[in-house]
Amino acid sequence: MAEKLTDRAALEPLLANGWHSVEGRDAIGKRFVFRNFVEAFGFMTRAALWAEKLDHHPEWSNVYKTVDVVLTTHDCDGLSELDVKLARKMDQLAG
Ligand SMILES: C[C@H](O)[C@H](O)[C@H]1CNC2=NC(N)=NC(=O)C2=N1
Repeated sequence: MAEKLTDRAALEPLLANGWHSVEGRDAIGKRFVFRNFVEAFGFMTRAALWAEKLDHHPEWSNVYKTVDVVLTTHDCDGLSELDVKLARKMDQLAG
């Protein structure tokens, strides 16, 4: 069971790199914009495999070349270390 993130400073590098706090929720979000649909879907495919590996899954949607991601941990009803991990991984995958 994931525990709520106590070290909020861990969010700072993410917030400086395009992630934002989601209003009204203990969650972070980011909009990823790619060159085309194939790149957007390729990102989602690679991120989905990491989500399975981490057993931690994003809330996300895709319209053409845009992927909107929200990360939070349902098990602890807020942000956990897993959200930080998945956010970092997504930034890596998006290049
Ligand atoms: C049983 C399983 O480990 C849990 O339901 C996992 C799966 N993926 C998850 N993903 C997210 N975002 N939050 C969770 O609390 C969560 N829990």
